[in-house]
Amino acid sequence: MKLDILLKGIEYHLQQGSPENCEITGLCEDSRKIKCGNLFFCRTGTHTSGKQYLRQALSLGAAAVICEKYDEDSRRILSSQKDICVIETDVSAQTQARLASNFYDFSKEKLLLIGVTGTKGKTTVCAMLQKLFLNNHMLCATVGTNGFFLKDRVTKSSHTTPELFELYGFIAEAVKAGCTHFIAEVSSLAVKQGRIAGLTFDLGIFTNIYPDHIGGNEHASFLEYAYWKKRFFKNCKKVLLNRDDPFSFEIAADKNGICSWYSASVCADGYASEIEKDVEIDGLYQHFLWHWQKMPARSISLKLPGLCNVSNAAAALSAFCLLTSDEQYDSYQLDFSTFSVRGRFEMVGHFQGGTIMIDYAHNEASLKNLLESLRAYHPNRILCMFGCGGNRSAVRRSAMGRVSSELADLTIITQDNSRDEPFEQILADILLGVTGDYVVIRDRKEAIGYCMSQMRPGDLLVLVGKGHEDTQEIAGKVEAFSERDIVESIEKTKKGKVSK
Ligand SMILES: CC(=O)N[C@H]1[C@@H](OP(=O)(O)OP(=O)(O)OC[C@H]2O[C@@H](n3ccc(=O)[nH]c3=O)[C@H](O)[C@@H]2O)O[C@H](CO)[C@@H](O)[C@@H]1O[C@H](C)C(=O)N[C@@H](C)C(=O)N[C@H](CCC(=O)O)C(=O)O
Ligand SMILES: Nc1ncnc2c1ncn2[C@@H]1O[C@H](COP(=O)(O)OP(=O)(O)OP(=O)(O)O)[C@@H](O)[C@H]1O
Ligand SMILES: N[C@H](CCC[C@H](N)C(=O)O)C(=O)O
Repeated sequence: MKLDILLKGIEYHLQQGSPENCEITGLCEDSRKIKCGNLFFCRTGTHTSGKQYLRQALSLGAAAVICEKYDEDSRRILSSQKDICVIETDVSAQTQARLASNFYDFSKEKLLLIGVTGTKGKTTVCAMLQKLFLNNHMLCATVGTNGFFLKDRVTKSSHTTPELFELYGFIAEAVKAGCTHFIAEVSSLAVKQGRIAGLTFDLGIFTNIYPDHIGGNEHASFLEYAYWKKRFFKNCKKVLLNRDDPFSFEIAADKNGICSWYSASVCADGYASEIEKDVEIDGLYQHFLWHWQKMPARSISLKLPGLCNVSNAAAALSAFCLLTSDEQYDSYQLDFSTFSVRGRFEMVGHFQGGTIMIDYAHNEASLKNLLESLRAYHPNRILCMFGCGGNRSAVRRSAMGRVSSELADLTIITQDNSRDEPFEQILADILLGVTGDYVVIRDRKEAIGYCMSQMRPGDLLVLVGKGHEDTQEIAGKVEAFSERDIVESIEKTKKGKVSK
């Protein structure tokens, strides 16, 4: 697309170049990711400004630059390259959204856009809802913490909610592939930073809210966190709320009550009743009766433990029912008996008569839910291995230490992604909450080996905090790290020893 067309609806000063002759191949706000012919959008953030990286953007082939205040330093770098277009304008999220909607024009397409927000359950609800659409022959893509899922392809995304250009790009790809539905995880930080600017969601789903993402470079307070969660629903035509979380009523008050409700415990538009637990060799199951408005009740099997996952299923089922036809309700396949999400309550093996699970709990609420859900199946012992991320809310740490002490039989503390913080600091914060028996093994791989060696028949070992992640970041270095592979290789070594 030519730059002058791309700039439609934006007020700007042309500093150099001719937009009508400048072909733009893509939009990018990160100098490290520029491809030949891209427009480089120089945003100023909390750490740095895109303008610091003009040389890198040019060396990678940027064809045009958008910035605010075209200063002397920028002029020195750009004026020697006369073929590069330089546009001076307001570099707000609104300008970014305008550029993205001009570039990826999907406004007239019949795509239903669904957003899921809440402290916990976003990834699980998105995956469940996508499964419902796909099982009923409606092509649907999702984007969130585990990546962008379209047909058989998974692409990594920068964040839970990607940067604005990346998000618009994913939606455009989904439209091109013929999707009728697109589901996005929407984090409070994404709303605050304007990553969803310019998008109207046909349905917004709320899961729950707990204190999280407070401190570090995230939110200043719980009030601020809650404000941005609620703010998301202003961009939604319809709203689906969790009857079991009181914060839903605050959202409803703002929406003048035009909302639908789901629950895992009480009567609502969509709700679960008669929940029963069931242990099979291949997993922990729950069966429940599903009620949707005046429709006849349906039996649902769910291959996940915990009331929180019944709540996640109720959210996904309600969203599906809201967006599809009542006439066809009886013929829809509503089934989660073969459902799993990578790194969420995921069973990854059996060892010495016990079971190993990987989960992504990384705050108090999710760890509590996880351990209580597992306790309900009466394992012999629960061994809980976890660490906490660096450069993230420190409040999480002692709280996770406390919860693990209260609900597990043995706590093994190790490293998560320490990022730029020393492990000793993170450990000291965790230990403030620890009251029961614990072991500290700094190296996560070694810690997994230790945990497995301690397993007895009927034990449940949970490796907590890294879920689907396949890398570990320590002191600026990101290295490949797969808990699944480590577990598998220890299992193989043990089998080898036994057969010798
Ligand atoms: C607090 C936060 O979310 N910060 C994000 C934000 O940072 P920022 O606005 O301060 O930007 P900055 O780092 O100063 O950079 C300014 C500009 O310079 C550009 N730049 C920067 C460096 C460079 O070499 N070249 C370059 O062009 C950047 O792309 C950016 O456009 O914009 C940056 C660029 O997009 C993000 O990398 C950064 O995410 C940081 C790394 C992060 O950790 N974010 C987490 C906390 C996050 O977003 N989490 C949420 C919540 C998840 C959940 O609910 O669990 C998520 O949605 O993932
Ligand atoms: N509804 C829920 N309520 C509380 N905890 C939950 C719920 N659903 C999942 N969990 C726990 O939280 C972890 C993360 O779940 P999930 O990835 O679905 O949530 P999320 O909102 O996407 O999380 P994040 O924002 O951290 O990526 C799970 O591994 C599980 O331990
Ligand atoms: N979305 C969460 C993921 C945390 C996962 C944990 N493994 C860590 O690195 O802290 C965050 O960015 O806070």
